[in-house]
Amino acid sequence: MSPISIRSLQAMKAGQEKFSVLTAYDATFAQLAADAGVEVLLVGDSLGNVIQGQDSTLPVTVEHMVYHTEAVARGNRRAKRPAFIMTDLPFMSYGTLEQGLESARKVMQAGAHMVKLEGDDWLIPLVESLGRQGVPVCVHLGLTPQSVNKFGGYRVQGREDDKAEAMLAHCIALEKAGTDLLLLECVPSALAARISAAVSIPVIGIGAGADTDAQVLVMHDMLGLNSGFTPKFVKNFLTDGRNVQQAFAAYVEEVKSGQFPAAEHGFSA
Ligand SMILES: Nc1nc(=O)c2c([nH]1)NC[C@@H]1CN(c3ccc(C(=O)N[C@@H](CCC(=O)O)C(=O)O)cc3)CN21
Ligand SMILES: CC(C)C(=O)C(=O)O
Ligand SMILES: [Mg+2]
Repeated sequence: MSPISIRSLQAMKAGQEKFSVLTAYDATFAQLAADAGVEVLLVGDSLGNVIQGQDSTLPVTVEHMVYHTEAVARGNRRAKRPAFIMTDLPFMSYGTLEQGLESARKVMQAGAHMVKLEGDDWLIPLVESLGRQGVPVCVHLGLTPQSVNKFGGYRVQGREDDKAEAMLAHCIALEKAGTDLLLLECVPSALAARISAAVSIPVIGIGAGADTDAQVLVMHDMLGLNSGFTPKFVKNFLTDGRNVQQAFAAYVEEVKSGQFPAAEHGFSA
């Protein structure tokens, strides 16, 4: 089978077929997830939390992202049907156009197929510039963990009417600027549904309800490996006597069928 491309993901949205995204940080799990049918492997800066033991994603550097992207790309290459690899640009590595282009160059040369940036319409010049250089971009809105200190904690975003309207307008402007994918984290399910219907690019959700075009989870969380606090949007798939491969396959199947996420995994306005 040919590897998943940005065009396959767009075709899935057009055909109303849900796709699944899972974080991966190493070669072994990357290959397993791709072989279970996960379409997109996200080399997330959540590696700060789950790999490094940090309290936030802020200490993660471009060099860390390069190291893990290289490992994921090697494992993905061995998969029967390679997935699409998306890598987070970490905290303060894309504040200027020049910095953003240089950080993107490093992770793309490490094996990413796409970069993900946290922000909103302020990212438009960088999205346009990356597009001209041939770099697909996902913009992550809503609860953007790199802004935890500005938010004063990990809180649902877009609950107030004016904030919801602004998020929708930013998403439409980002699509117009050439953004290839959107990711909404911890936003009310009804707002995520409105945004997904308003744009023609695929929208990935986490804590954003069932009506986005795709779902993402942190791998450790969906294997029940989180220490202590579990966010509301997490579901453990390593249950019912499943092994890790079967847990990945169950996640893919439940996203595809719409069984995951259930109402209890989402937030109301
Ligand atoms: N293991 C792991 N899983 C993640 O999903 C994740 C990370 N790490 N690290 C980076 C960020 C941080 N994330 C978080 C962290 C906490 C909440 C949280 O406290 N959520 C509350 C909602 C609070 C509210 O109602 O406003 C919850 O109950 O889920 C959400 C996302 C998501 N990302
Ligand atoms: C939680 C997802 C969306 C992410 O950005 C990450 O894993 O870093
Ligand atoms: Mg991230």
